[in-house]
Amino acid sequence: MYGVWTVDQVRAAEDVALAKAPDGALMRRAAFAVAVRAAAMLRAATGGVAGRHVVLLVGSGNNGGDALWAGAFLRRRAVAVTAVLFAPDRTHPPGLAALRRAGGRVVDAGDQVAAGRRDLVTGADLVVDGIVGLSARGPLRPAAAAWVAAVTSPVLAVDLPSGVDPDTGHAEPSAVRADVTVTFGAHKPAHVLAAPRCGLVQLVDLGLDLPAPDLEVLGPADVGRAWRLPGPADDKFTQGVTGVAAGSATYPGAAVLAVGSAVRATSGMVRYAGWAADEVRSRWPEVVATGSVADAGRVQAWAVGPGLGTGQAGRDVLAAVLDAGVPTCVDADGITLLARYPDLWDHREPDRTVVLTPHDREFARIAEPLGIELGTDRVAATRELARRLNTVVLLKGHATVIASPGGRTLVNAARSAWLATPGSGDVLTGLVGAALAAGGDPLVAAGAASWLHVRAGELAAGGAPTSASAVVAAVPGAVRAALVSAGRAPGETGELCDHERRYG
Ligand SMILES: NC(=O)C1=CN([C@@H]2O[C@H](COP(=O)(O)OP(=O)(O)OC[C@H]3O[C@@H](n4cnc5c(N)ncnc54)[C@H](OP(=O)(O)O)[C@@H]3O)[C@@H](O)[C@H]2O)[C@@H](O)CC1
Ligand SMILES: [K+]
Repeated sequence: MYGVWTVDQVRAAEDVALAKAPDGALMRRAAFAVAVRAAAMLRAATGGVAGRHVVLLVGSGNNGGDALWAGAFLRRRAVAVTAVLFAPDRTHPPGLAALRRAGGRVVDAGDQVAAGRRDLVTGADLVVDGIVGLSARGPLRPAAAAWVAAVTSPVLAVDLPSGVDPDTGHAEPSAVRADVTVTFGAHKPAHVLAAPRCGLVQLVDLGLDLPAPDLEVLGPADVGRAWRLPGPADDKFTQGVTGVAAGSATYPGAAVLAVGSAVRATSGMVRYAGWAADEVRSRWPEVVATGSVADAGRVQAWAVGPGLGTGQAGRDVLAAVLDAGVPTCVDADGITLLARYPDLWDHREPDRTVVLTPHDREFARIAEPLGIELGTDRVAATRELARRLNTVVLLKGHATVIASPGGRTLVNAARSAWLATPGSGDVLTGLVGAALAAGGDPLVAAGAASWLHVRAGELAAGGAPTSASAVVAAVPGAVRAALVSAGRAPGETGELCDHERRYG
């Protein structure tokens, strides 16, 4: 698990650290780390460091100061450094002086454009983005955006990619897309909410004294610790029985997939209730499949909604599931039904765990009647819906945001887009249901299910297109990876991602 802190939290902690440290010490430590990473990127891209050409894009604040100091450090390794200044009159004076002393070249962005020479960046071996950091507001200004658009070489972002909102991760297309982001003191929301823009994120410790984090990111070991394993005294009924109420004559696949992921994620019993009982039985013979929730028998949690339909029949199923009084994951048509017929909430026992797993359109359907807009601040909207409905809300997306009614919030950043495939959401529903049936904190259960879903997607894809059925088949491998990380199963840990292989 690692924490993520807002700009306000980081600034408050930085102020304390700045007051204690000698003048400029924090910035030089930050910039030195940028220079070390830049040298590694140069070596990876070109086979060497000395004589290579680095262009610094430098804005008016301390982010630009970091870039300038990094350029000065790179000069010691005989790198040719050119700083392009976007606000020549307001450029960080000590950083600019340091680069000049070290023999760096300094140009004015406006003069270059006037002379038709924005292509300066195209000849670079590496571009360091020091346009804007924690003080970023709104999209990149047009002058900077035009330079960024001309970049063709690898990009190292200082603190965060310019143009990405630090707190919401919102990015317009013009924002920098970095290969590596070197950040300081703490991870900020942009690093997890806009992970694809950041590339590999390297955190440089500044010794900040930070409060409780605003967001948390589960790692494989957290998931491995949270996942319930059968003990010597367990049988098929004692590990948490998962019930799935999904699918219809039109959409039997939703049932087969949601049931399948619950089956593959646990060794306990899975029950199915619905119109696709025959299809479920023929694909998953280990499942007890019946036609109705009333006939299904006891379960410790229900997963309801995918492929259910939004008519009266689906409404009756959802009511029966909520009447059962066990923790419930409501997805897809189940969410639409709750939005359309709010009286369905009357079937829920007060405070009984409900986890909603909407995508954006489903979120809008259920949130807009409450006056909650899914704008650019996905965390705030998710938290507000969780609070208002007294549910856990898992908002799907490239960064999945999972909030509890009390405000504790997890983020799960997908590292690839392979899960954007039909039926993928149904697989997640089954995983959340299985995690809820096993007991434990519902927020962590939903977070663990989301992590396993992403991991299974990566395993299934292996760098090529995949399908929801393949993701189901990969679920045990994802569980194993988490258990290995937690030391609960034998195996190798510490798999390197592409960036770590490239930059060491
Ligand atoms: N404090 C510390 O201990 C340490 C801090 N450190 C570093 O300081 C950084 C924060 O620096 P900071 O606060 O000086 O501002 P920064 O982010 O550089 O912005 C500069 C100016 O850009 C402008 N601007 C705004 N939006 C824009 C946009 N969309 N597109 C273009 N321009 C935009 C706006 O100026 P304006 O033009 O509006 O006057 C703004 O004032 C932090 O990220 C880290 O790198 C490290 O050294 C470690 C120690
Ligand atoms: K930046």
